[in-house]
Amino acid sequence: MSETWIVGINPVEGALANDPDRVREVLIEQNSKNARVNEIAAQARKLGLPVKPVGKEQLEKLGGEARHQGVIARYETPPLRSENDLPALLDAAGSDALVLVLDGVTDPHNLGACLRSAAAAKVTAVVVPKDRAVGITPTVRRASAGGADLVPVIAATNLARALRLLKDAGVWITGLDGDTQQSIYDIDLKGPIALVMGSEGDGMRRLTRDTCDFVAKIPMPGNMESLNVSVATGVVLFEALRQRGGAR
Ligand SMILES: C[S@@+](CC[C@H](N)C(=O)[O-])C[C@H]1O[C@@H](n2cnc3c(N)ncnc32)[C@H](O)[C@@H]1O
Repeated sequence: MSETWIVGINPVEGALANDPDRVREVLIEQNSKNARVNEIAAQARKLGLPVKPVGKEQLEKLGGEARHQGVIARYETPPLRSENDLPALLDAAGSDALVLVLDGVTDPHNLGACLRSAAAAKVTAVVVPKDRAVGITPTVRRASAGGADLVPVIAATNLARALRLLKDAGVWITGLDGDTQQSIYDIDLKGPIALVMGSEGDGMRRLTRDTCDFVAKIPMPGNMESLNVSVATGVVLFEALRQRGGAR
């Protein structure tokens, strides 16, 4: 069992709302006048969780680089899933399967923002390579605004193998790359699909790209080289939802 600190008002609120069974205790700033911090404390007590008032310095020390805003929670992190967990998730989703693959997103704010969009789009799973990804750090969790607790995250030991597993399960794979001819708006994104995003610096790796059934761009009329990966993720996920009729 490993534990982490969830830091700040929105992330702690999200954990209490979405995953209260994993919250072990809530620490709040002594004599806090912040109404939301006090609401969180009341909610935690209602759930039967220990609530400890502590000094600001302790919150700063435990919260690390993330801004604590007067509240942090000790949280038992869910076990990391592996590619072996994919078949069951795909079975449950059937033809609605919508998988997001992030081929090595290294910035925790970007990963958090991708998870936030993925949760909003109710994806089946997010697949990240175990060795190249950031991991679900407190900063990622905070940037995800609770999304990290809502989507199954698969840490694949071998991303190419995970992609082959998706293919064998009948999932069509589209890689996203700004430097290609085909537009994402001309690709059929209905049925079981996976959308693959590249890393901030180098984009998709060669092997990943070669495994894709399609490679498509989000057309950009402006003179920019690329979109931020989390922005591109949001655009393409919600284009998929639009094509699929929105509500799944
Ligand atoms: C910041 S971009 C990477 C840019 C990088 N220089 C490259 O060579 O691809 C990160 C990822 O966001 C996605 N992305 C960004 N802009 C895009 C666009 N216009 N069309 C499709 N995907 C895009 C791609 O998946 C890309 O790999």
